[in-house]
Amino acid sequence: MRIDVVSIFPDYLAALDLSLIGKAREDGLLDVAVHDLRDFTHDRHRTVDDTPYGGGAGMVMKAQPWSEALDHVVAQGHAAGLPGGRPHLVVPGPGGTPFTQALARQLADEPWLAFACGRYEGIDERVYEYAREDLGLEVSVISLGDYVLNGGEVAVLAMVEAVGRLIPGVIGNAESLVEESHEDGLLEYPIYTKPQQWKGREVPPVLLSGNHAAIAAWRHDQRLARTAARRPDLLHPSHGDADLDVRLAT
Ligand SMILES: Oc1ccccc1-c1ccno1
Repeated sequence: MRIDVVSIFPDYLAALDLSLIGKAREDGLLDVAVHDLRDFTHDRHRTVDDTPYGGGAGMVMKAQPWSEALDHVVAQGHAAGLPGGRPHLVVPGPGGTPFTQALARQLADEPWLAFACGRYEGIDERVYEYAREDLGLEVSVISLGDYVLNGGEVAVLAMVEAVGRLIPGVIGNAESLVEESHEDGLLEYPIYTKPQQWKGREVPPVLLSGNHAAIAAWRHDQRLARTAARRPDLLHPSHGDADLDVRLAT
């Protein structure tokens, strides 16, 4: 997968050089390019914003730098021989489609994503029109949640990690992806490691029993109870009897 990110704070995305995503880049599983929006300005102050038409507080990101940055992203992709030659443009924003594990899985199936990190009050609406109509890009505004950030960079870091880890080979043990929270609609079960007793607290005996069927049943019950306690909205009849003592859940 190829990922392009355009931002006025490219150093914010330095975290994509680290940990699992950094290793995936070294292994050739991910190709990430970060672009500084200011490199596509032509004035001495490298201006990327201006006042909003119609008045109102704050500043709006100008269309021209964005259009030239997107042109550059697409041209570089063509040069790199990316399949289809067009990225799916993802613009993080508080008014977007909620980002979920299901959406992360959809995005992980795509060959090329481009992320536009908005700042200030946002990006001139004509940039979205230009991307769709002139560049022929699919454009999606996606929200991390119902809260407001100062810009899209934090959201992109979260989205790239959530999507990148789903790419085959990025997570060494693919089995660990199976019973994670939200992967099948339930929250994860409680986990323990050595020592067996810690500050007078014991590991649940079933986990020491070696009875794999009993352990699996206990873990499923714990997932149901936790989901019922913390996220009843996620429960579905297919999940089985969630009418458990939610005191099981912590
Ligand atoms: O609040 C924002 C401002 C800029 C870019 C993204 C966001 C946001 C908020 C929630 N998800 O994305």
